[in-house]
Amino acid sequence: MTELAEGTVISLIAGYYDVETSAGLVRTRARGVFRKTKEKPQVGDRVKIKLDDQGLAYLVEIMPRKNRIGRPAVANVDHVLLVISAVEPDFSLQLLDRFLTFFAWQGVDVAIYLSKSDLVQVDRLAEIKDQLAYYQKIGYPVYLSRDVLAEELPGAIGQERIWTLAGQSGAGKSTLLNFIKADANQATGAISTSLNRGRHTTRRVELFKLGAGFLADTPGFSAIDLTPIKLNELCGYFAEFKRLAGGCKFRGCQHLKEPKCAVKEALEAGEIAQSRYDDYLAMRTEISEGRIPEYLK
Ligand SMILES: Nc1nc2c(ncn2[C@@H]2O[C@H](COP(=O)(O)OP(=O)(O)OP(=O)(O)O)[C@@H](O)[C@H]2O)c(=O)[nH]1
Ligand SMILES: [Zn+2]
Repeated sequence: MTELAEGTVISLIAGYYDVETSAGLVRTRARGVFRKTKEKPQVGDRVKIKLDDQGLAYLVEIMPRKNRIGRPAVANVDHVLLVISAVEPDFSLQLLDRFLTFFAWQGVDVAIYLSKSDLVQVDRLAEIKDQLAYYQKIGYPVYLSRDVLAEELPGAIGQERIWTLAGQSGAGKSTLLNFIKADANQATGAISTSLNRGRHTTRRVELFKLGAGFLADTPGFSAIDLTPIKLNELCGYFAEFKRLAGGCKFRGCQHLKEPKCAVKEALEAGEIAQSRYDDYLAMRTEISEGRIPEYLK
């Protein structure tokens, strides 16, 4: 066998692994070695493939994974596009903070998209926009328009980077994907036709090419479990707390009742949103009690 290429697994179909390489899309089978090691290639995996004498392609090696998120899982996620709805389900800062904390813990960057803004009253929308402006200020890109998002997203996805959608069920992930896909399909038209892909009836994870990288469809994120996070590390996942923590008197300050705490000072000065601080405290309780609160189940 001769070495052929490296690539990214973009979908799994009936025992075949479709691998996107610089030379195009290759349909491969995993070689027996994986059966022995019980290691299964997953969507998002960077892999090596080889071609045998008959021209059949085999997936022979999986490169180390950066992470695995969602269910079904996507490997090597670089960035999450978090879809949060203005209504149906109701906009919730608590939920937003949970998602952001979870992904910060996973080491994945997040951009936020507000869906269903067309379904709320102007004053409610203004209120939500105001709240989202805070998140923009602390470093999360916020998209309020899907047109702007569809235009900017391809340019934001770096070489072979993997973005994935996330958000509550019903938030509008598939709707957004289909909207963006309509554009993306122009770039990937040749490949789509060669594989004869239509609408999928089964729900599974698949990457599609967007910009210089990939966007993954909707892995489920039902109840986010924050309990594996170390209690004293939680504050490090709140971007604005982390930035201020250097100004706290004590190293390892948890921003609770410690004297000369820069985070509490910023909270009192109104620079940190009270809702963020309250959510931080609620998550601390959740982690120390080791269970997801009843109302979130
Ligand atoms: N008016 C309006 N309706 C929307 C918008 N986004 C999504 N919807 C509707 O909301 C419903 C749920 O949207 P989906 O895209 O299926 O939501 P999802 O996040 O993919 O949900 P799951 O597949 O359960 O995870 C559908 O009926 C969509 O038509 C929006 O921006 N405006
Ligand atoms: Zn502090």
